[in-house]
Amino acid sequence: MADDLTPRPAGTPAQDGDGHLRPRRSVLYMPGANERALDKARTLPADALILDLEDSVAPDAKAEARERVAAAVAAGGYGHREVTVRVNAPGTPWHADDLRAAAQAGPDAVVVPKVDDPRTVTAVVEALEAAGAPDRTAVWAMLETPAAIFDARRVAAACDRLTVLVMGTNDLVKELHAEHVPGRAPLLTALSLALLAARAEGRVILDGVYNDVRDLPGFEAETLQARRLGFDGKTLIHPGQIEPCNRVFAPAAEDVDRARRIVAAFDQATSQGRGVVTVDGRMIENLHVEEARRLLALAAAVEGR
Ligand SMILES: CC(C)(COP(=O)(O)OP(=O)(O)OC[C@H]1O[C@@H](n2cnc3c(N)ncnc32)[C@H](O)[C@@H]1OP(=O)(O)O)[C@@H](O)C(=O)NCCC(=O)NCCSC(=O)C[C@H](O)C(=O)O
Ligand SMILES: [Mg+2]
Repeated sequence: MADDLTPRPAGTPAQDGDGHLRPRRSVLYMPGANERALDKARTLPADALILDLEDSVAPDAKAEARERVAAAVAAGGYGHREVTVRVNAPGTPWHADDLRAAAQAGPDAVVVPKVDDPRTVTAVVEALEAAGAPDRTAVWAMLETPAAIFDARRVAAACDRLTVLVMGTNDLVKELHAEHVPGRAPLLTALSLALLAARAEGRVILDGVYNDVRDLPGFEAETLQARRLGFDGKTLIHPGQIEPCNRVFAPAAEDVDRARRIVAAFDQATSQGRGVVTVDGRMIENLHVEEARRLLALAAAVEGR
């Protein structure tokens, strides 16, 4: 019940269970049947990878793709990149086999598409545990149906293994009978509800994909919108989208400089018994200092890449 949900303290950053703020600016999908893409991903500057068994793999190629993906995860060589596997949706003929294979391969996370409610998440976690998935394998839930948006907070709170919410904006547009338009007006309610759910439960949240791989100005505009809305990163479909995405989601040098000055000015103010100060003519209170510290932590994590 939503009434049972306990909100996290305001300002708590979405971070992993170990307390680290992990950059997930750029998260690249690749078809699980495409050996070349799976190889190439080992050298691409994406923060995370989604080896896909769902929509990018034809029904006849599902079994082969499952083997390829499991072998790629087992072989490793992806360095700092988080490696995840997107299984086919619950209710499809491939779902159970995909979960078993993923559990044995032990990726950083299993990405579950078409999650409609929290029971879907708990069922996936039970299946993964029964198949021997290591503790380190998290679950990422895709929100891509109207039902998921209405239940987003309960999905986000389903269990501790669930660490990341991923928007499926193509499916959402399809389900809503909407259209892909610049500015994404038809999706803003769903994007905002999902974000509210993620923040209320302290989860990371990733924006959906931009389909036109040749339209980099359009991609960059949508990525900036995602950052301004509050997303932690964006899912991608092409290597050419990685660099602009990393750039947009990394704190800019002038923002890092301002954050440092905010922290220093506030520390000095509090040592003199004051709780408010101005920096560059703007009022700074404790909440702005928390924002500044979060930005500095993200900048340090990005620098660590
Ligand atoms: C979109 C593509 C089909 C475009 O393919 P193509 O025209 O062949 O691309 P390029 O010729 O420009 O490729 C250049 C090189 O880059 C490699 N490449 C391309 N894409 C990827 C990738 N995603 N990961 C790794 N490497 C990639 C090519 O192999 C070329 O390499 P080289 O030969 O060495 O030069 C294609 O980009 C693609 O398949 N993208 C991923 C599609 C996908 O995974 N779709 C499913 C996820 S999106 C989704 O499901 C959304 C969600 O569920 C929702 O509802 O919204
Ligand atoms: Mg989808």
